[in-house]
Amino acid sequence: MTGTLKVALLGCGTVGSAVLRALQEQADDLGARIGCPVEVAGVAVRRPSHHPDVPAHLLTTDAHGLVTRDDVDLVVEVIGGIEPARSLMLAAFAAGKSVVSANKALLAEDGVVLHAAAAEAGVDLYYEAAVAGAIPILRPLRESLVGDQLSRIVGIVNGTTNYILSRMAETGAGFGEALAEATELGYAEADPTADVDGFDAAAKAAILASLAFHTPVAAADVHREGISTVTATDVARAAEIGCTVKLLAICERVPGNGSATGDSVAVRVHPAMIPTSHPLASVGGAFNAVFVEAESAGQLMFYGQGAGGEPTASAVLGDLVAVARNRVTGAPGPGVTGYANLAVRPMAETPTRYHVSLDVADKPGVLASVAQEFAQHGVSISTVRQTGRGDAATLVIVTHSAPDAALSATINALREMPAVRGVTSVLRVEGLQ
Ligand SMILES: NC(=O)c1ccc[n+]([C@@H]2O[C@H](COP(=O)([O-])OP(=O)(O)OC[C@H]3O[C@@H](n4cnc5c(N)ncnc54)[C@H](O)[C@@H]3O)[C@@H](O)[C@H]2O)c1
Ligand SMILES: N[C@@H](CCO)C(=O)O
Ligand code: NA
Repeated sequence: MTGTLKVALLGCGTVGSAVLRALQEQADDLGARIGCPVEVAGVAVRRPSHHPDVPAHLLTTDAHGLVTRDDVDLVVEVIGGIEPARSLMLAAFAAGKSVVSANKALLAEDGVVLHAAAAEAGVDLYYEAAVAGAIPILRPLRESLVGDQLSRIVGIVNGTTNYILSRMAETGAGFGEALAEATELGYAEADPTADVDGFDAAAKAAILASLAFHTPVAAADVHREGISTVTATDVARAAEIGCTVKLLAICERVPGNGSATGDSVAVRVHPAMIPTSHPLASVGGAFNAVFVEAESAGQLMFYGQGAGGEPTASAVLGDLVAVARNRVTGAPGPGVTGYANLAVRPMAETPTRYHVSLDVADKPGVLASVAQEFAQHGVSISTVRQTGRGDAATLVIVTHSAPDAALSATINALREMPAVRGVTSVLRVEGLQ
């Protein structure tokens, strides 16, 4: 290091431009907190003409050349996606530079390789912005809670889908209208299907589970369902039973109870009804929240802004200062271990609860035949409610917990029953007594 810490910024979009602004406007404060002056060495972009606000001498289209430049100490990757972000990070590590990233897609796909490369080079890889934006959750998992045994994490970790579901519930806005607003506000990914179809939340769930359970979990290990199938009927049915619909990321450690296979982890992302009294129910708009259950700490709730340029830049800058301090003291921060190496349990075996609405013929024996179908699949019913009469009769059923495969097989069987005119709403339920 030359005495001034030099930062290479890769990408200057929603997050990158907010990071650059803060680095320029708060350079003195950041330098004082780090213990040496900090400055931007260069900004890699695709099209320099699209960045008239960035000093021209900083702009380059040669990201690889910037990352490997001798005078660069630290790399901030906010390009997103898998390539070229992965190659650029690996090049940074090989050149002995620490990396701060916001890239959950890449960390969830290749976290093991990237961490190994950083460890081998003796440098840091921090990515607090990758999960739940501004909310400090990864460093608490890596450091503050590393002495505890974590059992469960339930989070609202995607701002775009939470914004859409909140708008649908509060204003009756249509799905497309709410998505357009979320994109305009800078919450959505470059390809918003990553948000809507749950890929973004699944990547974040994989990162959370990996850190919480000291086990490598990749995005492909996460059961994933998005919100594109959530209808106005689902939202209305949820309200009828005092619930709201949220896209949840759920990471659980499943006790092996002495079995030969031992403990395992189950990681899933799907929409679910939760009671309005649940702490996560009041998380509205693009806000995120992560609810952590640990053996000694008990229940912890982390809440704040999960998306948007400025809040995400806060997490990037926090990592930048932490990594820079390590650079000044000459020792990397704590690494990440996957020593527990627990198996990932398939969704089919994971216990869940369903809320089901059926349009049925209002005739003697129909309720009994529907109940029989649940019983045949080993699914116990918690409550049944009938609304309407005659052709307009609807049965609303909430089950007890059962393996997810048994519940989905029951739904398939119900769809085939002559007495069932239509299965109008199926959603999992979490947190209901
Ligand atoms: N926007 C958010 O709220 C948010 C929150 C948390 C994390 N993130 C993550 O931060 C990262 C950036 O997100 P964003 O919202 O700023 O995206 P963005 O699309 O606004 O910005 C990415 C920028 O990188 C540029 N880019 C692409 N390829 C490049 C290359 N080879 N060299 C140089 N520049 C290149 C693009 O032109 C674009 O300007 C992503 O990993 C995203 O998942 C975003
Ligand atoms: N697209 C993401 C950005 C934050 O990671 C979201 O909506 O939550
Ligand atoms: Na965060």
